[in-house]
Amino acid sequence: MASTAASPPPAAGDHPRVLLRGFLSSETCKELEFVHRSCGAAGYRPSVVSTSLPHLAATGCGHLLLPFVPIRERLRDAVESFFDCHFDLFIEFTGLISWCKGSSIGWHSDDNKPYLRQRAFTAVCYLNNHGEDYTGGILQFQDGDPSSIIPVAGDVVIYSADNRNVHRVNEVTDGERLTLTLWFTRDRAYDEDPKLLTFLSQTSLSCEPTEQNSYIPMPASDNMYWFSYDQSGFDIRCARVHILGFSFHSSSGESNTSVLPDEDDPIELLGKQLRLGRGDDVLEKIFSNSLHALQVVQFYYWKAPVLAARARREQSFPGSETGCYQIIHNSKGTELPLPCNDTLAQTILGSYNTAEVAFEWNDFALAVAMWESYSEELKKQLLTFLPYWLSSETIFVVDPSELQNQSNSPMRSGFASFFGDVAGREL
Ligand SMILES: O=C(O)CCC(=O)C(=O)O
Ligand SMILES: [Fe+2]
Repeated sequence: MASTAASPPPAAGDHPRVLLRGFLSSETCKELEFVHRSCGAAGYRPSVVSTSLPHLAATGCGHLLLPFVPIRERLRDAVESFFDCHFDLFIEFTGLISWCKGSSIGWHSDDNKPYLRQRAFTAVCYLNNHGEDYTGGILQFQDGDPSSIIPVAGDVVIYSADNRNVHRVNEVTDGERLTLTLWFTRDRAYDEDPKLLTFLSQTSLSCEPTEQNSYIPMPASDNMYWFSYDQSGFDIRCARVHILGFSFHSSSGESNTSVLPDEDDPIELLGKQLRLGRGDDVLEKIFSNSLHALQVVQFYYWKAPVLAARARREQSFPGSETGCYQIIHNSKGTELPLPCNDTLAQTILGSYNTAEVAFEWNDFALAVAMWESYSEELKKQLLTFLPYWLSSETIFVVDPSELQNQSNSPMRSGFASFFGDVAGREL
């Protein structure tokens, strides 16, 4: 496999590891942050939220895998080059992880359990900044250099997963520490790509990319969004919209007489159509479910600086009515009665700094439309690349010159062999 341009010398010494500074651009970090804050579910450790690629594919967000594809490839090249691998590596796991207040991990190596023995190398990319976005959360190695790593957005540390790199992460004392973590294996049986391709084919091929429902997220089971902390907890979807000042409202009824469907479990309403409110206002737009609304909210905050600059330039949206949606005023009565420990949510997730963003419904309505074109474009790309991925059973950056050469298109053979072998469908 090709080496990266400025590859470090092959790893020598007893503790093979390296810190690569500025590996990811700040825009890439922000896009991954958007994906994670929209799609993350309760993680594999206490006080951790995670977004694995299979989770994205299984919840109708397969198109959100696309930002990961070039990064995975560059990281694998960097690891192969640094560790001077004379064999191809497979990616065993790719996931976004937020280490929230109270999270930590004691001394360990990453292959230290019988079911983790396949792990050969680790790459941890830092997506936000120690000191600015959180406190605590320093990575420390027991022996060798560098001995401790203070996370800086865009940096990546790579190390062998065995006991030459025993390490720990000290407790996050405030804020949310965001990483993109990958594990690499030499054993093809643990390659995550075939599993991902199965999910992607099952969830992504059914409709045209321009149909909205082809990119609307589908929530996983409710318990996957429950973040427990000591004796209490909150629903991650509710918490993420609440700490940004939004509320979920019923999609029916615009008066303040609060007539809500008689549900046994109000959390179930998060899987149904709803509206977004803020203060005394509710946006007319109906979202398919809470994840759909949450994704648009996160998109707005990702793009807010651009939107604000554009609004200042154009000054074209005066008044309180948005270009495409009406605001329903004084509609507090339809707010969904969802159990969410807001104080706890604020403590755990609330230090996300949006102070510089002055909220504007007009910008928000524009973000709804921009999110639709962003999702539609990614979905189109996914449908273009998927046949190539299926025919090689790996997820890779497809060379644009390949795409133009229609006669070489693996479209038919890719789908045919995949569906023949895995999905058991006939073309
Ligand atoms: O996030 C880090 O800095 C390291 C995480 C870690 O040690 C692990 O996930 O095994
Ligand atoms: Fe680790």
